[in-house]
Amino acid sequence: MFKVLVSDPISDFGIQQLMDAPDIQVDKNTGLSEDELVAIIGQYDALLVRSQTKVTPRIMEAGTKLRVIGRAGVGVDNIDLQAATQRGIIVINAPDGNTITTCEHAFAMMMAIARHIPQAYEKTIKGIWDRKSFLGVELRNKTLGVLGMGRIGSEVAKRAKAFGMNIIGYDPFMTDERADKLGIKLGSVDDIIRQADFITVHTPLTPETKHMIARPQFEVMKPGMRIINCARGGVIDELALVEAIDRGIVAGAAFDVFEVEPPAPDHPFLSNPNIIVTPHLGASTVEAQENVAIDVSEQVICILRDQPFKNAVNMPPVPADVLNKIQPYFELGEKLGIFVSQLSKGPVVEIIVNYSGELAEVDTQPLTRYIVKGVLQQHLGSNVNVVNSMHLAKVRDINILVQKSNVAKGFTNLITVTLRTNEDERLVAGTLLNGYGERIVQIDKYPVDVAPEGHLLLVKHNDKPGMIGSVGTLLGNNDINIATMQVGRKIVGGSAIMVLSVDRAVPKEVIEQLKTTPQINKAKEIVFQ
Ligand SMILES: NC(=O)c1ccc[n+]([C@@H]2O[C@H](COP(=O)([O-])OP(=O)(O)OC[C@H]3O[C@@H](n4cnc5c(N)ncnc54)[C@H](O)[C@@H]3O)[C@@H](O)[C@H]2O)c1
Ligand SMILES: O=C(O)CC[C@@H](O)C(=O)O
Repeated sequence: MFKVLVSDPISDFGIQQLMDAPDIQVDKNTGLSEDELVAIIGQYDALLVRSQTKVTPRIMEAGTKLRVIGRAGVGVDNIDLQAATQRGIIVINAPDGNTITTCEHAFAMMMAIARHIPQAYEKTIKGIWDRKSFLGVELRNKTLGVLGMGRIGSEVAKRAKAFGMNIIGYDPFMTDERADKLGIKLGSVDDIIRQADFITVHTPLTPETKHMIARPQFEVMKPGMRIINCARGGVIDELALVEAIDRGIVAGAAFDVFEVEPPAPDHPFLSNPNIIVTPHLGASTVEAQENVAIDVSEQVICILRDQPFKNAVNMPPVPADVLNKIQPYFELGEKLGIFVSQLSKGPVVEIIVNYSGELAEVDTQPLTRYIVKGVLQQHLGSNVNVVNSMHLAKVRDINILVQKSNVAKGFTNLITVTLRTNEDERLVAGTLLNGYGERIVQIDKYPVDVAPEGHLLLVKHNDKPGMIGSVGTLLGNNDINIATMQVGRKIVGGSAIMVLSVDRAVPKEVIEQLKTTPQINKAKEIVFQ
């Protein structure tokens, strides 16, 4: 039974499928301190959070069973990603579920500052009928600058068009083609700063975006402009903004997010009549909370059950068309790694992976992670997974060399893994054969054809008559049933290899007996668990 801890308030409807899963127990325990989490996290396989729980390295260290942290939302700045990657914990998020909701919140904030709605409401309910103080502006014909044209920024731009605004967008990944499609102008940050009547930011908080709007930018803004931040606190320098409002440069600001959340009671925003604030409510709608909770629940179930999943934040994203092509090879890749590492002796120096055939034409990085995982698994056991395999190889100074070639030597695709240790160099190649599944087709220089499963026995011998009989008799005498047998050789009478798949583990003494049999040079068991 897997155990999942939900440590922030997350939609019950959204996590229903987790709660209904027969192999999963869900515990809801919100508002815990770091110490309290450290004390209980050891029993959990998965942790589900929103933005309140800070998932620190200490919590992950105590979470010895933790395989996945699910963030019901987009931003993962409350999760220490580096620590998660080092520990092989998969971090997933739900990037799409709250896009519209947050865009609508940003838009509501923009309209609220254009028409002073919160300030007017406050006076009206106090019985003050003040129609003079709240002269607003129209959105129509105003220039809206959108910094960050990702999911939310693009949706804001679409809505702003419907309001008759002129939009200038900036995003390092924005192409002219996409801008044309959205009917907006592409501009630089500087164009936006100088020309916009309204600016809304929709970037993550990164070293590059931190204080991307600060004193120098406010200096050159259009007097009377308005600014909105429903992305992340810190993208706009808060103190510089207050100063710009005091100097009459900025007429109004709307903030849903703060550099420190919640802001201190004496935070200057909270007493400034031209700044309206909400307590990080961008994603807080029934629909968004259900969407993100459904998304992360589905993925957590997949991860716990070892099924393919999407949206891992600490692994590079793989486009669906690429994934369709390489996913069938994940298990084979891992098995090749397992196989070649059992063949080898000594500390690994280099893993050379060669993809040939159609695989040479796609991004094979995720597949390489499986191969490296297979290689390292022999020594690192369950400490290695596809999230941390490359990292663990790197910290061990293992070089990973990937080569590609269009020619697959008679196969549609061929993966060849060569392991260089400081004692030897061994090679295993495999493919997926239509109707036959995974096959190992080469071991070192010998062509073979064997399925990588269960227990394989490799016997290196001289190509002489009677060898198959003597190996078969020895195994039979020890009650070891042979399921299949393959012999590979390069030249008649030279050295050859016998690969037997057997129904049970081969005891050490039997391996020793094989090794001392005349004409046999080596014997080795390879196990796929
Ligand atoms: N207030 C909330 O409750 C709430 C809810 C959801 C998302 N968010 C936040 O909103 C932001 C946007 O979310 P999203 O889903 O649209 O993310 P996204 O990843 O789809 O878009 C972010 C965009 O910012 C761009 N970007 C990065 N650096 C930039 C730079 N220096 N200048 C301009 N653009 C830059 C990226 O290229 C990307 O296109 C994130 O910070 C997210 O955490 C807040
Ligand atoms: O969980 C929340 O409400 C915050 C959501 C938002 O900031 C996000 O990044 O998805």
